[in-house]
Amino acid sequence: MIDIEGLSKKFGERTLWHDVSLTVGQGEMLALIGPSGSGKSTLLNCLGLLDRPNAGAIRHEGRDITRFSRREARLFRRDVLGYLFQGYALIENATVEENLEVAVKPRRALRGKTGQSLGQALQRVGLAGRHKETVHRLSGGEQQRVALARLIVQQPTLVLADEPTAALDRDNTAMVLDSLREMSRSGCAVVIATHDDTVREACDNVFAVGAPLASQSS
Ligand SMILES: Nc1ncnc2c1ncn2[C@@H]1O[C@H](COP(=O)(O)OP(=O)(O)OP(=O)(O)O)[C@@H](O)[C@H]1O
Repeated sequence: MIDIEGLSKKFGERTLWHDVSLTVGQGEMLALIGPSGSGKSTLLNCLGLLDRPNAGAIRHEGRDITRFSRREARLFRRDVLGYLFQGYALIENATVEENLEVAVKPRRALRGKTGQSLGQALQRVGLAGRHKETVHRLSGGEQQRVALARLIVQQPTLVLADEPTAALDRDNTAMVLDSLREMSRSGCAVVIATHDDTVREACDNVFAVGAPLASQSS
């Protein structure tokens, strides 16, 4: 699904990581681990086309996404990617339902079947019947559940998650991991930058960012 080949990233004179090669398969959950500042988020940002590597390729279905035109990048973000962040990245003064609708609208393939799937997604994350509530009134754990429901309705095939459980209790962490696993079972590749041992243990593979390749386990 995603083949990273010889990827390197520098900020100024500082090399963050060098010659990173790894594969994330369809249905695989991969944990990116490493000390603070080792470049986990930067690697996710390169995968999500929010940053560019200095060398190397990131192949998706055989095409190097780092060389995408602006239009190709927009379509890749719209049709392939889904994000989950520690800070939820929701529209706080909109309702739960509005947050989900905004996410679904640009995805042409999903139009027309939003009504049912929004309700199903909210039920899946334990927020059935909460669609008219304003996001900023929800707890942090509930907001992350809305972000999860948003992912579920978007139906991405590659999920990039940056510390998605950092601010969550055990139950909400379990909800996040269960939902991501369900998405991976339906064929989605999931890459998670994390310091959380529970998340690492729930993943199929672990890649230590900034460390020698020997530390990649499978
Ligand atoms: N745009 C940028 N310009 C210069 N330096 C940057 C930029 N973005 C990130 N960095 C630096 O790159 C390093 C890696 O940052 P990154 O956020 O990727 O690390 P991380 O492993 O995700 O850290 P943490 O676990 O603390 O979230 C940091 O030292 C950061 O300051």
